[in-house]
Amino acid sequence: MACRCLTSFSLVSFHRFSATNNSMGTVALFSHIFKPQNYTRSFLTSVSSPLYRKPLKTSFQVRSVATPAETEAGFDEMVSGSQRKYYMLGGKGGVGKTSCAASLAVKFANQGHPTIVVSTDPAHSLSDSFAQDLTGGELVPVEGVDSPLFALEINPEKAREDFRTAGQKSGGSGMKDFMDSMGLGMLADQLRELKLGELLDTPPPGLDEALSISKVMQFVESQEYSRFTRIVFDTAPTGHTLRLLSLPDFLDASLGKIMKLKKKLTSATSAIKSVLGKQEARQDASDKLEQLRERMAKVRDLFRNSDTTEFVIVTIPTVMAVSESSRLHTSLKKEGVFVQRLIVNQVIPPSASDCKFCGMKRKDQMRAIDMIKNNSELSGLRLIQAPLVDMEIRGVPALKFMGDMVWR
Ligand SMILES: Nc1ncnc2c1ncn2[C@@H]1O[C@H](COP(=O)(O)OP(=O)(O)OP(=O)(O)O)[C@@H](O)[C@H]1O
Repeated sequence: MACRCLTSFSLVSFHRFSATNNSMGTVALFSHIFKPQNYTRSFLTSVSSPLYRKPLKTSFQVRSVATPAETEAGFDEMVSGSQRKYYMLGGKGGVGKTSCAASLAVKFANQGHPTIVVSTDPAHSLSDSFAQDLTGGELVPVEGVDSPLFALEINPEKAREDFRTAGQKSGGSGMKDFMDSMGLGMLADQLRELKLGELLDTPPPGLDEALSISKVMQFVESQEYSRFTRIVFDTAPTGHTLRLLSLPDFLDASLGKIMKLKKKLTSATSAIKSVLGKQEARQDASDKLEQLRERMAKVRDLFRNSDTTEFVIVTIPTVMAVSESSRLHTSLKKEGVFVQRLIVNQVIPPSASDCKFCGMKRKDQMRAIDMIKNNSELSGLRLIQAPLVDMEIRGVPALKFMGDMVWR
C-alpha cells in the first residue's frame, strides 16, 4: 500500500490548483487553509481528491505538530515596530535556510514591511526558491507579494572575476575602482602607498564575506535602502557565516596594523624631509582610514545589537545537525550575536499509516529533538518545529504556505 503519512502537509493539492488557477487564487486558497481554525475542514476537503481513496485524519496529524505554545515563532513580536530589523538565518548545509529565509521575507512583505532578502551564500538558491530569476547581483523585485519585496543574490563569482581583471588594469586604477565599489577604496590606496600591492593580486580568502559586508554597509548608510524596514539574510553554511560575522573585527585589526605602520613610515619620512627642509603639507590619509574603521565598527555593532539584529538557527532533527547547531550557537555567543529562535525543519508528522520506514525515521527524529531539549547550548532557545512536506517548496504561494506554518 502506498505510504500516505506525509499527506497532512501535502502540497499536491496546491500544485493541482496552481495548474488551473492564477497565483492570487492559490494564495487565497492557502491563506484560508492555514488559518488554524480552518486546518481540519480545509484539509479534508482539499486532500480528499481522487488521488486519495480515504479521507485523512488530518486534524490529529496537524495539531500534534503545531499546537504546543513553545513551538510558535512569536511572529507578532517579529513583525511589530517600524524600526529597521535584520534577521540572519543560518545553519548546516541543506537544512532549509533558504526556504525559511524566503518564507519569512514573504511574510514580512505581506504584513506591510518593505523587505529585502539577501543571499550571502556563494551557492545561491534564492532564485530557485522563489522560482524567479533573481541573479545579477542587483536588487530584483519579487513578484506576487503585497508590499515591496526585493531579492539580492550577492555575486561572488563576478566579484572574483572583477578582482582579477581590476588588478591587471594600468596603474592599478581598476583595483581602486573595484575596492571603491565595495566601500574599501581607501584600503586600496593605503596598501598601494605602503607597497603592499601584492596583497591585491589574488582574491583573498574571505572576499565573499567582504562583499557581503560591503553590502551591509550600504544598507546601513545609503538612502537607496532606507525605506526597507526588514532585511532578511539567507546565509551560507556555518563556516562561511562565522567568517562573515568575524570579518569586521578582523578588518578592524588589520586596518589598525596598517595605520600603525603608516604612522611609523610617515614620521620617518617627515623626519627626513624636515632634515632636508622639504616639509610639505599633505592630506592626512589616516583620517580616511579611521573613517573606514568606524564604518567597520558600525557593521560589527549592527551584528551584535539585539535591538536590531537576530540570528535564527535552522536545523533538522538529526544528531549531526543538532551537534553542529550547538557549536554554531557557542560561536555566535562568543561573537556576541543575539540568538533566541531555533527552527527544527523537516520534522516528519506522526503517521496514521503503517509505513514502517516513516515510523522509524520519526522515532529517530524525536530522539534528536530530545537531544536539543537536553543540550545546554540549545535548550534555552525557542524551539520552532516545521513539518516535512511532500514536495519542494518553490515559488511565492508555496513560500507563503511554509511561512504560515513556521512563522506564527
Ligand atoms: N519543510 C520542508 N519540507 C520539504 N522540503 C523542504 C522543507 N524545507 C526545505 N525543503 C527542501 O529542501 C531543499 C533544501 O532547502 P533549502 O535550499 O532551503 O536549504 P538550505 O539550507 O538553504 O540549503 P543550502 O545549504 O544548500 O543553501 C529544497 O529542495 C527545499 O525545497
